[in-house]
Amino acid sequence: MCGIHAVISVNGTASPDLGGALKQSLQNRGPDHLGQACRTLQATAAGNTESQALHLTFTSTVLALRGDHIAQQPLLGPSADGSVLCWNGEAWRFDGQPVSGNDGEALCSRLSQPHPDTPRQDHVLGIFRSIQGPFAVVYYDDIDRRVYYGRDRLGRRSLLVHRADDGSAISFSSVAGQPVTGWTEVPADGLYSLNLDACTGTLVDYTRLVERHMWLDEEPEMNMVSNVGLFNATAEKPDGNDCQLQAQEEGSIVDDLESQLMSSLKLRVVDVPEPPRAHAAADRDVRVAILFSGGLDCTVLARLAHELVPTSQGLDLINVAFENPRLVAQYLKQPEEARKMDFYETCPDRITARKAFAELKQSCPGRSWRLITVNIPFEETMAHKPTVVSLIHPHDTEMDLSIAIALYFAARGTGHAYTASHVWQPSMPLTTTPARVLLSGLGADELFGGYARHDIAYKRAGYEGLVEELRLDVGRIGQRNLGRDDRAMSHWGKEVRFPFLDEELVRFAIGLPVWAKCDFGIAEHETGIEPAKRILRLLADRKGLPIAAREKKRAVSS
Ligand SMILES: NC(=O)CC[C@H](N)C(=O)O
Repeated sequence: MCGIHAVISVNGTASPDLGGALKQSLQNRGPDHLGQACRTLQATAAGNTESQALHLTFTSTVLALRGDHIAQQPLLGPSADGSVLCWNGEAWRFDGQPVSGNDGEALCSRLSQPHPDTPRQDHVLGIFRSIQGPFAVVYYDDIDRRVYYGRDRLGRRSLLVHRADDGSAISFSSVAGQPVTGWTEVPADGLYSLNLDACTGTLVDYTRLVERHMWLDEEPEMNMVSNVGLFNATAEKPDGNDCQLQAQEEGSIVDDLESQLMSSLKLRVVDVPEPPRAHAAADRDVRVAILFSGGLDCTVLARLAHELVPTSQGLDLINVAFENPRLVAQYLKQPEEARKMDFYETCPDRITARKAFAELKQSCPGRSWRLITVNIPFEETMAHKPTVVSLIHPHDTEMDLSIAIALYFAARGTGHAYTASHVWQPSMPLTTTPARVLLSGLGADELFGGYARHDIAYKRAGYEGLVEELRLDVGRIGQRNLGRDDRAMSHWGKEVRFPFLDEELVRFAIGLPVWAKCDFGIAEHETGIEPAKRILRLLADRKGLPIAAREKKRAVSS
């Protein structure tokens, strides 16, 4: 992940010191390069004779993951144009067409292309709207003297904003800097822009200066969800509630899901470059790792990634378990023969992860898989807590912290590596995954109906209830705290990618009738596969993962 930072200041120097701690945080996110660009301009509001000097400073750190070189940032427009682009993102497609080479450079060159028939602002907005993929961006458009900033429509990358109390400066940053408090998250509900010519006097009246540009350039239709696609709200099953889909029809929906997931994964796992300073210590070529609870979603991702990643590369599966003093006390009360392994091996996710690891190894021979078991003693959690607290700011609840701590240690990727055997062994040496791309199965539960409350909604109000519950869930993905998760994980110079949140895949999933995804009306399916996320389970079954396909979901709700 990259780190981006920008300051617009009315009285600051052109190049304020970033501060050691913030600079370090940004460099943790983007270890491959750090660059800065400054601009000073005279802002003159219409009808106003007085002008105001504005100092703009842009900083980017780069985690280079696209193309065959490190695309240094901030990216600059052609020489006559003083535009500056700070890009923390992966533009997978422009207007539906895959992007080859470095996406940041491709974006920058699009922004600076001539466009004689389109007003400047429409040109810029059109380009940002055409991007499919996660991003946080700050773009200074020198032609129109505007600063654009925002996050993609699903909010997959972090961007915070801070306004100085005296109106002297506005700052943007991937992570909170100095001062440590007072930052707010930029909402992912559109792209924002600031007309610098209106910024005379102070920046106190910031809300008046900012414009929000919607992701869609027309009024959204009623069933539009997350500005991505139309939700299929059909609640009447053509053949009646108790009728199972015809095997042939079901088979072709599973085919479609497979091809959608494969195209999403192809963008995310193929052509991941080797780290620029090739890990001298790394004894194996691993560029992609999977955040691995052993559940259905991440196991399917691992299985399909195997079909795309060259077999010369390994794939790491990262599973985290925490020492919980209360549970450890209970564990120690058990008779000795019940305590053959260590405490971490009793955690439910560890048990499923080992099972799924064994199944993957069997179904994908020829791949070098590693299960990395990450065990975190209580003192270690406590020692890292202040770092995680500051990374997740402005999120600050206990719930935020416990989720973020798990993601933080998973992303660090340091644990015991199991290759040949999936059975626990004592005193294994520690290793760290060299992979800089991490895959997460997030989104599958919302898209395909994996939570217990989806079943409850069906029992309460049939397909109509289920439709409403799923529609709400998908609509909330964009507010699902992905910014917080990004801040916690990127700390280790890693980038998390969400194959289930690919715009095309989301559009496909929400376009299916609910019974094609999770038919709670058919409790007994002929395959013995349960209703929650049935379509994904059927895919797992087809791919040689019968155990993962039938694994029961543990989480009660979200
Ligand atoms: N990780 C990032 O956000 C870097 C930006 C860009 N995709 C690159 O690889 O250069």
